[in-house]
Amino acid sequence: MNIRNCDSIKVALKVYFIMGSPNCNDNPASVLQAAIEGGITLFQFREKGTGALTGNAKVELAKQLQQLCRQHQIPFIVNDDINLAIALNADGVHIGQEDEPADEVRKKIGHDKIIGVSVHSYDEAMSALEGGADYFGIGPVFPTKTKEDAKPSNGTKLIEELRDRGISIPIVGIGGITADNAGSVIKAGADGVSVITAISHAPSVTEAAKNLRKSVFEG
Ligand SMILES: Cc1ncc(COP(=O)(O)OP(=O)(O)O)c(N)n1
Ligand SMILES: Cc1ncsc1CCOP(=O)(O)O
Ligand SMILES: [Mg+2]
Repeated sequence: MNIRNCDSIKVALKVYFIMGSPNCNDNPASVLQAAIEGGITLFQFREKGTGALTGNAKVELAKQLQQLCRQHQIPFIVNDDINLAIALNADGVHIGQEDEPADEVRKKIGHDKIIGVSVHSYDEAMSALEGGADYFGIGPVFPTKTKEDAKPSNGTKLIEELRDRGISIPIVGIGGITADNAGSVIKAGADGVSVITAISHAPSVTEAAKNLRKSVFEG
């Protein structure tokens, strides 16, 4: 299967779980295992924020989580750290406007890997498309406490605008998304939702992932 196939990416984006050790109240591998049991469809390793691991400890955690993903055929995406993604032969990377430009990243990681790009405007979306993005991450859709330097939340406006203007690239919403509001993100035109807190801090990680799945698939 070509992992960069547009339809495959749209399916993978449905329930996109993002986390690193600072987001977990329990051991990250246990959290990821529970989320997989709940039916997540894609995973992003985002080792960022207060207390984030660095160096060898970060690499070892990434390898452990990648192994879990492999066992369950969940694609494994690395946030920001292109060299780590290359070293681990990850399925792809996610980059933002402050990270390396998509066309540079594409030269480094090759043509068989997924590149997700965060976009906040139509112009950023056009540049990301030209740079070879495979999907857009759009948000914060709702207020979030997880990313300190996040832009103000902007609802689903940009998702709707891009769809109205005929942009068909896979899109995932991010920021403050829960099972209660996920349906509105899909209705706006997103293919899926990406979440940190709604899964990683839930009393039952497995139930949270299941509930999110239900909202995405059933509205
Ligand atoms: C799916 C998805 N969408 C957006 C982001 C945010 O990326 P970025 O703007 O680079 O911010 P950081 O996550 O690096 O702090 C994301 N990680 N994933
Ligand atoms: C990484 C990121 N980018 C935009 S909002 C956000 C944080 C999303 O986390 P949460 O799902 O806990 O609001
Ligand atoms: Mg980034």
